[in-house]
Amino acid sequence: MSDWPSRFEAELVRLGVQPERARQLGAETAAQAGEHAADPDRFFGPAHLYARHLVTELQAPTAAVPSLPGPVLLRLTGVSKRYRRREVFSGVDLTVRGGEVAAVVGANGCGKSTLLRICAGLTRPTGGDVRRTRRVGFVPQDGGTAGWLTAEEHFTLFGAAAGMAPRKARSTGTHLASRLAWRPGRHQPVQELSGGTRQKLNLVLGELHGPDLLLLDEPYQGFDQGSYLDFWRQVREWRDAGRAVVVVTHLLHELANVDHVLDLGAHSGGDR
Ligand SMILES: Nc1ncnc2c1ncn2[C@@H]1O[C@H](COP(=O)(O)OP(=O)(O)OP(=O)(O)O)[C@@H](O)[C@H]1O
Repeated sequence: MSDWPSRFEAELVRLGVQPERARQLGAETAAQAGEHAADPDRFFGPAHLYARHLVTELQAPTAAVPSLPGPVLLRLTGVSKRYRRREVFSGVDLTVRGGEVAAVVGANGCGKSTLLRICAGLTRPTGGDVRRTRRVGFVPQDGGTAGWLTAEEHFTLFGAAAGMAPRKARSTGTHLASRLAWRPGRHQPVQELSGGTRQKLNLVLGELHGPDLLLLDEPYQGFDQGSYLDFWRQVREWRDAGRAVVVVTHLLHELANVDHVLDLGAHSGGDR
């Protein structure tokens, strides 16, 4: 058994993090590596370097948030969802403006993906009211990609659906991919990509048409440490550019980087 977690926590404490908070971060980090069945050393890199990175991230100023509130791009009022007789959640309120990031958290089965689909207009709520901007980008947990097509063909196809010319769609897709440190191979079908790289494709496809509101369902699954950091840097850039982001996440240490936290567990009975 690796002593990565104890070295990680010890370094956090040495850097001034309260022991209890260090233990909490250690547990979250171990859970994240466990979800990917990965050795933390390989997944996060050396314990002391990851601890230093995390402390820098947690101390990063959030002053880049615009001082004037942006327009409301998503508003949920009293939203509820029932599947047959089973109520998944009820009484959910959420307002997200341009320049804000909201995180949706809660236990497995409390309805996070369902809520995100409601935000995207793909699932009808049982009750309540949903208002959203017209330009929405949705990145589901299991992306809707076609294994036999290349990434470029996806850019063209998804771009066409959004009214983009093929060349513009390809150049935009390639540019967005480079921001996630990914250079799509021209002839490689998507089924040959790794899980993490397929997830990068899903992110790029969600952003291709320049949406004002991005809805992301645990979009970093399978990302390595560098890609994961690139992702959160990207979220901050979207926010600073005045976009609104709603992200489903299990990673509680990222909540310092968001403007709203919606704990869906408080509105739901969970899986029973
Ligand atoms: N189409 C459907 N028909 C019936 N029940 C559904 C449907 N979709 C989801 N559910 C149920 O609704 C509940 C919430 O599911 P959902 O996937 O939204 O939860 P979640 O919080 O995203 O879970 P996880 O954290 O495991 O991803 C679950 O009990 C699920 O079985």
